[in-house]
Amino acid sequence: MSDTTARKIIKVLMISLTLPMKSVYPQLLDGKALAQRIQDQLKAEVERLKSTYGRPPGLAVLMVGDHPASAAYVRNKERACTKVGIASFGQHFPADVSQSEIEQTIDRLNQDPNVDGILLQLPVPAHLNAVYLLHKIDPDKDVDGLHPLNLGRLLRGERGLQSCTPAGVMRLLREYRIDLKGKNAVVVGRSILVGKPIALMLLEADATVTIAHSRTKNLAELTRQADILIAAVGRPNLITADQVKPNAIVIDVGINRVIDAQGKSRLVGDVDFDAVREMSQFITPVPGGVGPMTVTMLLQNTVFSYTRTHS
Ligand SMILES: NC(=O)C1=CN([C@@H]2O[C@H](COP(=O)(O)OP(=O)(O)OC[C@H]3O[C@@H](n4cnc5c(N)ncnc54)[C@H](OP(=O)(O)O)[C@@H]3O)[C@@H](O)[C@H]2O)C=CC1
Ligand SMILES: Nc1nc(=O)c2c([nH]1)NC[C@@H]1CN(c3ccc(C(=O)N[C@@H](CCC(=O)O)C(=O)O)cc3)C=[N+]21
Repeated sequence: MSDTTARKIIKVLMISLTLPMKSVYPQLLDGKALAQRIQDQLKAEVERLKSTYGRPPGLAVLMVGDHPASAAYVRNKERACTKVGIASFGQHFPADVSQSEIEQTIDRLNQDPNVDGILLQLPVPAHLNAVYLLHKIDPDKDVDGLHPLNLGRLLRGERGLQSCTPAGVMRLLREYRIDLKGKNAVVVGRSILVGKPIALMLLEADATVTIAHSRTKNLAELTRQADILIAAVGRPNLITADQVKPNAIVIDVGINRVIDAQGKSRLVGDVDFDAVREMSQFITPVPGGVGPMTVTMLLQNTVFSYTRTHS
């Protein structure tokens, strides 16, 4: 072999070695791709159920007011329902709707045999009592997992309908075979919708869990200890690279709409993505990470609730 041929071979080998390293490390946890695969499976399952039992699973999403981000989320859910074959019974109320009108709607949907899942989009306007409305939803149709009975089951480690975002995060971690046993997990955010149920699920998976919130002192000191860091706050760039342990697994739940330097509206998470991705082992992008998994878990819960009533 001539000297130049040998040099060429070495060059090609070097390029092929560096390319995959750059593109694979750090790895993106691709929620969008996994969501598509699960939705394809659900579609086949829904077709089978429909031909066996004569009706498709049904989901009712209740939205109050005109919050633009919520409206986009509701549209995404309806699109996904159509794709998978789930019937939508969505209802959109004006911002000044009365508590009793929503309660009556929930009562009617609880009784409706074509409806398997009911979700009340949060937050609701201040004049409504969200907690009471969530209590009114039949626990067997509570596909958002927010009824006290379902949250209680989660606390006890029992099977039941589980909150979609936390369930989606756990499914994503499982897909990438991320070992949680004995790992330090730090959850930033303690809402009933995201922070608390994620912390409980990580605990159930044998992680050592810390929950941080707006009153936490020395947040950076805590987050730097995290092998698994979950950001669920709703503040762009809350988590910067100096707050992250090298090689950590970073899950960005935050969804924030910001105006970029070009004056364009853009969706970002709570993590300074470009800087943090350089030093983490795995990271979820926004968009394309946790969001599509949330929608998919909602569809999965609706199908689960349907199959329970037919078994
Ligand atoms: N990707 C998805 O599928 C979903 C995304 N989201 C997004 O996730 C984010 C969180 O949602 P949600 O839990 O409903 O929001 P909430 O507003 O209910 O909760 C936010 C939490 O963040 C804490 N917090 C606020 N500021 C700080 C701070 N500076 N440092 C540490 N903690 C802080 C609050 O603390 P305290 O309790 O002390 O006030 C609270 O516990 C939002 O961006 C939301 O849009 C929500 C659902 C699904
Ligand atoms: N009872 C209740 N349950 C919820 O689960 C709930 C809620 N209320 N209120 C609002 C938040 C927010 N949320 C999102 C879910 C998916 C996307 C999503 O699909 N995002 C896409 C992009 C969407 C886009 O581009 O518009 C993504 O991240 O890739 C976004 C936001 C659920 N929430």
